[in-house]
Amino acid sequence: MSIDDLTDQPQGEDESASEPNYRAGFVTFVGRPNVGKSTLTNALVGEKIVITSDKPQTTRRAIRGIVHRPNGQIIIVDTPGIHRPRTLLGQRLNDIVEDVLSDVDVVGFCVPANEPIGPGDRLINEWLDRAPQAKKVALVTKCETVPKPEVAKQLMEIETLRDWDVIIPVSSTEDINLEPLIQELIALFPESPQLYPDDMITEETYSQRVSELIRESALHGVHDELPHSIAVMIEDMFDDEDDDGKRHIYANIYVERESQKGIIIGKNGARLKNVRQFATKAITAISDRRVSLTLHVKVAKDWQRDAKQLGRLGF
Ligand SMILES: Nc1nc2c(ncn2[C@@H]2O[C@H](COP(=O)(O)OP(=O)(O)OP(=O)(O)O)[C@@H](O)[C@H]2O)c(=O)[nH]1
Repeated sequence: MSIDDLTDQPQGEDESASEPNYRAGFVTFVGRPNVGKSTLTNALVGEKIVITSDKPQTTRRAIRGIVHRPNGQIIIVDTPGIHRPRTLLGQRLNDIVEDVLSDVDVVGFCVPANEPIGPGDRLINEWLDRAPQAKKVALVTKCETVPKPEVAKQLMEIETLRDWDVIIPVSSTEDINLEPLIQELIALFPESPQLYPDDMITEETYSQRVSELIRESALHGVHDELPHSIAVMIEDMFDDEDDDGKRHIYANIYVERESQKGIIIGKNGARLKNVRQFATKAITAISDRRVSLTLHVKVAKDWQRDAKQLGRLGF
């Protein structure tokens, strides 16, 4: 959806829309996998709209989170980490990043405070040249993890990479500089009418959020290549009026090989049971009713390398 499409959406009744100097725009956070982009998106929006994980490259879609303030609105487009593609999925993820970059008002380049700036960061910094229209903000994430002098050193190091509009240290988990970041971003946006209604915090559908929460649960405790092999599809979902309106959700967890199936299911199904419990809790938190979740694990052989299967799984 382009910015033009969005202005056709119903405008919120909120008075903020008519505030003088109201600004709105699109920002994307880029950075190596695992630097905290998704966590930052959730922290700024104030609700979990993007799953997070300590496994690198778990973000697969461009998801919009929306931050509302009286003086403006920030639409966050979350991107997968930029990396050198090894599979068709990897290539598609990079294509998503490129699309997003060419279409935003601000790019936030994220580097964690607790890791040195390396070749991966420099590669991504070069990618920012593909967004000549965008203002560039550098963020030192996870800034609470190291002493202040080290944060300062990292800030100076980043400064040498390019001419930034803003450089700011933040911590999503300790709520450091999040509101100042929001205000800096709004200040960089063009004057604009409100783009989304007040009560909207994401464009993701309920069913997309549910399948991501299941994927997040399935990612807990798996290692190596397996995280990238997991995909989730909702097969059926209905509210049972005979059971107090309880929502029944049937989903398939796809892996690429028979051997991975066993890992997900665990001994006597113990692991899958945990995945189900964890996901049920997370889904209940975003639902207006009780939820019953049924999971099946299936093999979609080498789906990451197969265009037809990628399409079927929604990539
Ligand atoms: N200590 C600390 N940890 C953080 C902070 N922000 C994120 N993390 C952790 O860093 C890990 C990666 O966070 P994500 O938000 O998933 O990282 P990402 O950059 O979106 O990763 P990809 O989806 O792989 O691109 C998770 O374990 C987070 O809990 C922070 O401010 N402080």
